[in-house]
Amino acid sequence: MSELHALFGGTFDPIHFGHLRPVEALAQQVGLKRITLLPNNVPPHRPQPEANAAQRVDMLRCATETLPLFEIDTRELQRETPSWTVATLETLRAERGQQQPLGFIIGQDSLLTLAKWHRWQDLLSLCHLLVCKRPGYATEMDSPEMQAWLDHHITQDVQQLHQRAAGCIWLAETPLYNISATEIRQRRHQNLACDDLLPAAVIAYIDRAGLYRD
Ligand SMILES: Nc1ncnc2c1ncn2[C@@H]1O[C@H](COP(=O)(O)OP(=O)(O)OP(=O)(O)O)[C@@H](O)[C@H]1O
Ligand SMILES: O=C(O)c1ccc[n+]([C@@H]2O[C@H](COP(=O)([O-])O)[C@@H](O)[C@H]2O)c1
Repeated sequence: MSELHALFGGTFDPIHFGHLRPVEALAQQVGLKRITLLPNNVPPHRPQPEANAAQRVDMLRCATETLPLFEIDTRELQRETPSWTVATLETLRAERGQQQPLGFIIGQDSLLTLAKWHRWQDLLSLCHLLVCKRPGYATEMDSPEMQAWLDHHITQDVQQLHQRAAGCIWLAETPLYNISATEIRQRRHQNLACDDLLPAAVIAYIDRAGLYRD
């Protein structure tokens, strides 16, 4: 059996410590050797990003150039259509085969909205869901049906993530970071410092590119 490969999709407008630190802790817990960052092109269900796709990728590079855990996959940027996760996972499955364990990393806020995702019921046939804690969001699903679905798929056995190709949900014990890209964009627009919120190399890039300014 090949080793579990994890993907972390996001708008990353910009990437910040609320993305990096929890998934680094998740990698330790679950035994991930590699995390593939998947920047989206046309994010579903949200306002479009302020930084363009090339700038968001540049910021991912700045954030991860000294972190061998991470690599970047730009496949969603090659498509003009909304970046449906299920479609991306289907392309990865076709490349990697049916036996490869795949994990898709999300934060708790994304888990809560999962029932609105395109073909969400197909997701667990393609991957495991690896969920990071996020402060300020409910820990219970908002309907009994979704809670039952979650309870049915949760595993407490980390080996299942490595032995099965897909189908499990892992609620990771990750540190809480009360950081959002929205807050960072707003602070930048108000000329407020963001030093503890994202890597210095990303802040330097934002300064050079003149991003998040009025
Ligand atoms: N502080 C955080 N803690 C845990 N998970 C997070 C955190 N911030 C983002 N995530 C997760 O990372 C993924 C990508 O998030 P995204 O790029 O939309 O960042 P964001 O900070 O939520 O952005 P925005 O404020 O623009 O909506 C999502 O699955 C989200 O749940
Ligand atoms: O496929 C969907 O319908 C879908 C709906 C919302 C979010 N996603 C994906 O979830 C990831 C986190 O999304 P976001 O909007 O929080 O950056 C990112 O990879 C999105 O493409 C996917």
